[in-house]
Amino acid sequence: MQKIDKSILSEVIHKRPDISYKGNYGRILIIAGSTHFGGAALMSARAAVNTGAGLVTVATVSEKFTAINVDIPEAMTIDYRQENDLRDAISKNNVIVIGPGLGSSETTFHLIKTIIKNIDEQIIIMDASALTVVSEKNINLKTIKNLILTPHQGEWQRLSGLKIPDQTTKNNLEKINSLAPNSLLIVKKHLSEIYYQEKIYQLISGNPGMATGGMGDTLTGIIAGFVGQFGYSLKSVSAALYLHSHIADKIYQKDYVVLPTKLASKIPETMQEFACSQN
Ligand SMILES: NC(=O)C1=CN([C@@H]2O[C@H](COP(=O)(O)OP(=O)(O)OC[C@H]3O[C@@H](n4cnc5c(N)ncnc54)[C@H](O)[C@@H]3O)[C@@H](O)[C@H]2O)[C@@H](O)CC1
Ligand SMILES: Nc1ncnc2c1ncn2[C@@H]1O[C@H](COP(=O)(O)OP(=O)(O)O)[C@@H](O)[C@H]1O
Ligand SMILES: [Mg+2]
Repeated sequence: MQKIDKSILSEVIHKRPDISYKGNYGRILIIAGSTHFGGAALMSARAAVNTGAGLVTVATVSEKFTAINVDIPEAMTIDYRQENDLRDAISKNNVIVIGPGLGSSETTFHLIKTIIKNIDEQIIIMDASALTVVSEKNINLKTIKNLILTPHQGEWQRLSGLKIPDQTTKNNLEKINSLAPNSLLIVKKHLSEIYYQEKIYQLISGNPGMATGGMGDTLTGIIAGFVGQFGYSLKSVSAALYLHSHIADKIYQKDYVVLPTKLASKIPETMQEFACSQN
């Protein structure tokens, strides 16, 4: 099992070329949030914007538009219950996050089916409620070409059928190869693991200050920003996961709890530090 260390950040994060514009840095659609979980959509979107994603659209319930526009004016909004707007957004974006704060409802089931039916080469990041509904409804993930799954151990238990003590690297690899071969799986926990084809990488950073609501929602936005700018690969996703816990470890030196909003606010300066260290 290979360990992910700091060197991954300068390997993946590039200095931006002078001749470039927002269209070069990823178009991200975040399908997230519901009446009771508005914060999840906000935290995912804030992280994607701060990671440098060129254009970010949040598909959510319309009563959350004002909160999003005030807190993240960089992001656009659509209502995921408007079928035509959603299909249009799916075709225009190259990275799609689905799940944070959606709740496990028939609406979430419908949203997943709409995505599976309408995507082509888009990178799909499935998290939280989307994973719960995939497990409940036994949805086939094999047709998604570029898939990233980000369950915590409880969500992975539902998806894989493996109880937490049985989530060994061997069992996890076998399960992901039968559920969605070629997808990239992150099992989130203390010292998270990434599975991709036959490879297994492990994070050696992170801390219990991260055990707070919204920390995983923030990770989805960071991963989206990374794959949108640096491509779909094990390296890009490893770098995103490392950046998340690297910033968290710095905050934890002084703060008892690592607030997801504070973590997100430190993304641009931390990325610039590693982009500049290339020369
Ligand atoms: N501010 C917000 O809007 C927030 C919304 N959230 C949303 O709330 C919904 C439910 O997500 P939850 O994850 O809370 O609930 P879930 O019910 O999906 O998962 C929690 C269950 O998994 C178990 N578990 C085992 N190992 C775990 C691990 N390593 N980490 C976490 N749980 C573990 C827990 O004991 C519990 O039974 C999701 O849509 C999520 O995105 C949360 O992200 C919290 C913040
Ligand atoms: N004790 C811990 N040590 C290291 N990382 C942790 C710890 N607790 C939580 N995390 C990290 O925080 C994130 C929590 O994700 P998740 O449970 O999906 O949060 P939420 O759904 O509330 O946003 C994961 O990246 C996980 O690895
Ligand atoms: Mg989560």
